[in-house]
Order: sequence, then C-alpha cells, then structure tokens
Amino acid sequence: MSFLGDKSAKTFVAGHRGMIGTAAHRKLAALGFNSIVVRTHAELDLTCQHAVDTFFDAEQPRYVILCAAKSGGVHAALSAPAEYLTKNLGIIFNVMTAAQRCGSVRKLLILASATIYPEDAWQPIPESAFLSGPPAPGSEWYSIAKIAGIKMCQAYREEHGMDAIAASPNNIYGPRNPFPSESSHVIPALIRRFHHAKVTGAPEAVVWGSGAALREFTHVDDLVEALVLLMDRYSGLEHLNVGSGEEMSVRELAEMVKEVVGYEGRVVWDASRPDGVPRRLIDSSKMRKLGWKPKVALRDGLIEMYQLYCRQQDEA
Ligand SMILES: NC(=O)C1=CN([C@@H]2O[C@H](COP(=O)(O)OP(=O)(O)OC[C@H]3O[C@@H](n4cnc5c(N)ncnc54)[C@H](OP(=O)(O)O)[C@@H]3O)[C@@H](O)[C@H]2O)C=CC1
Ligand SMILES: C[C@H]1O[C@H](OP(=O)(O)OP(=O)(O)OC[C@H]2O[C@@H](n3cnc4c(=O)[nH]c(N)nc43)[C@H](O)[C@@H]2O)[C@@H](O)[C@@H](O)C1=O
Repeated sequence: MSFLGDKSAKTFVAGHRGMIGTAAHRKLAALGFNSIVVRTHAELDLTCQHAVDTFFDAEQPRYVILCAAKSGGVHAALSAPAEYLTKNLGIIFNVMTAAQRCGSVRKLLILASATIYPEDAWQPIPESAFLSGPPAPGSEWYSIAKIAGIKMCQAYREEHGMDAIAASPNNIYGPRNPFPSESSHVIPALIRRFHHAKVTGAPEAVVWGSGAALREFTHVDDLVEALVLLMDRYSGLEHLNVGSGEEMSVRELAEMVKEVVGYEGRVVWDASRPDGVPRRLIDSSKMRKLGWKPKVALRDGLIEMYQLYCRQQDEA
C-alpha cells in the first residue's frame, strides 16, 4: 500500500513544533492522516538513545518523517560546531537504529540539506555532486551529520532492505509560532529588524555580510508537498534536492523584505558578519520529474510571514 493510501497508519512526525515539522503535520492532517504521532522535545529527547528505543517499541509507527534537528542560520551554525555535529548525528543515529530495530517502520524520510555539497560544485548543483569534495567550511559540522544521515539511509537500504530516503532542501522559509529569534535564518531576522527600525523611526537598519551571496528560497508549504510526494512515490538510494530554482542575491532579498515591511530608511551592510558560501543553487529537476512544482512566490510568502509577525506582536 502506498503512503497516501495508508492514512490510518501511525505516522511519526519528529520535530512537529519546528518550522518544517509544523507544516508537515498540518499537511498530513489536511490530507486525512488520522494517526499522527508527535512528541515535543521535552517529552522525547531524540539525542537520548534509550528514550528513542522505548518510544519506537511502544508506538510501533509505520511511517517516520524526521524533521527534528539542531538547526539555525549562518551565524548559529558557526558558533556551536560541537553541538551542531553531535546533536544532529545523535538524532539521526537514534531514530534510524530504533526504526530499523523495532520492525514496524515501512518507510522513513530524513531531512538532509543543500549544505552537503562542496563550495566549488557545478551550479545548479546536481545530486551527483554529493561527496565530490568536502562540504563548505563554516557549516561543515552540521553538513557532515547530514552527509552521515544520507549514507545511513543508503546503508540501511542495502543491508536491511529498509525503505529509508533523504531530501536535501535549500533555504526554506515560512510561518512559525513563535516567530524565530534574531539569530535564526535570514528571512525572519530581516523581518524583525526592518519592522523594529520602522516602528522606532530608525534612519538605518543593518543587514549582514556584503549582500552579494546568492541563495534559493523555497516556501515550507512547497517543501512539504515534496516530502509527501517522496513518501508516496520515491524509494531510491539517492537523496533528492528540493529547491524552488529561483535564485536571488541577499541584497535583492533585503530590498524585497524592506518593501514588504514598509521600512523607508537606509540599509547598512555589516561586512564583519559572514556571507556564507557565495552561491548555492541546487538542481531539483529529479524532484520535478516526480511531479513536484513549487507554487508560492517569494513575495507572497514574505507578505504572509510579515502579517503573522504583526499578529504575534499585537498578541504579545
Ligand atoms: N530551515 C531550513 O532552511 C532548512 C532546514 N533543513 C532541515 O530540515 C529539518 C527541519 O528544519 P526546521 O524546521 O527549519 O528546524 P527547526 O529548528 O524549526 O525545528 C527543529 C525541531 O526539532 C526539535 N528538536 C531539536 N533537537 C531535538 C531533540 N534533541 N529531541 C527532540 N526534538 C528536537 C526542535 O525543538 P526545540 O525547538 O524545542 O529544540 C524543533 O521543534 C532539519 O533537519 C533541518 O536541518 C534543511 C535545509 C534547510
Ligand atoms: C540550506 C541551508 O540554509 C541555511 O544556510 P544559510 O544560507 O547560511 O542561511 P542564513 O539564512 O543564515 O543566511 C543566508 C544569507 O543571508 C545573509 N544574511 C544577511 N543578514 C542576515 C541576518 O540578519 N541573519 C542571517 N542568518 N543571515 C543574514 C547571510 O550572510 C547569508 O549570506 C541554513 O538554514 C542551513 O541550516 C541550511 O540547511
């Protein structure tokens, strides 16, 4: 039976309070999945192997979508290398070993990342660039855990016949409650900063780096459409890229966020902050061949996020 034909099966969405996990949970509920299993971080620490084993033995899920991770933006990943490496390795290791051992799991999907690729990879980066060189410095701690996750999916498929797959998304953005902190990814950080500058009447607002870095932004609702498609129709050894294909500079992004927020002051670039890799555009043609087509235009997604931010500010 396919994933979409099996909506009463127990489906564990790990990390359902995070940005992607929330959207995945919402999407599955809307599709009619009626046995979704969730645990908060406080209820189940996925870095604790014994707790994860006990949970899988008790719940016996049939499907697992692993959205839990130690995740953050360019600065956060640079400043906590040990945490990014060990927590992400621990979560992936514990969930995959427990899923294999408990025997109930028919399919498992992990979220890798487009940061797995080397900085000098051909752009748009195809899946075949995987392990063609070391991952870009700065985020390598996080990336090595994601690389290990992809290799674990491949090893478990080869040795145990486990249907374990991996998606590698590029920069994802979308609604989230509570709104992410300043140390998070670029889009929520800029919404916060431009809004604050607007309401305080500040003449200028600071944006990190040079503005020259190129990034590809994909709305979280489009990503979860891809995840559902992968759960339903894909059972390959290779991880698949998920990105909108729309590339822009951080400078262009900052101008768009500024306009959506309605801030009329000046943008000042803080060159002491990291740019990260100069360019990261992935080739998602394999995902598109499966039938995936991103729908949310960046400007519309930004408007939705800013409205949410204003509502949250009003309620606070
Ligand atoms: N956002 C992006 O641009 C991209 C994300 N990804 C990957 O997608 C996945 C989801 O990302 P995203 O939704 O943005 O991340 P978030 O940080 O929004 O969510 C991660 C969730 O995982 C939970 N979590 C963290 N550690 C543990 C733990 N030890 N035990 C249980 N739960 C835990 C967090 O809970 P708490 O907050 O309580 O710690 C949080 O709810 C991650 O694997 C990430 O690496 C890949 C590419 C791009
Ligand atoms: C796929 C991959 O995607 C992400 O990696 P990232 O691209 O490094 O993410 P970011 O959102 O931190 O930065 C993007 C760009 O934006 C610039 N920038 C400007 N001003 C701010 C700012 O205020 N904050 C931040 N964070 N960045 C800023 C910053 O200098 C950089 O050039 C992670 O989610 C990673 O986990 C992941 O998996």
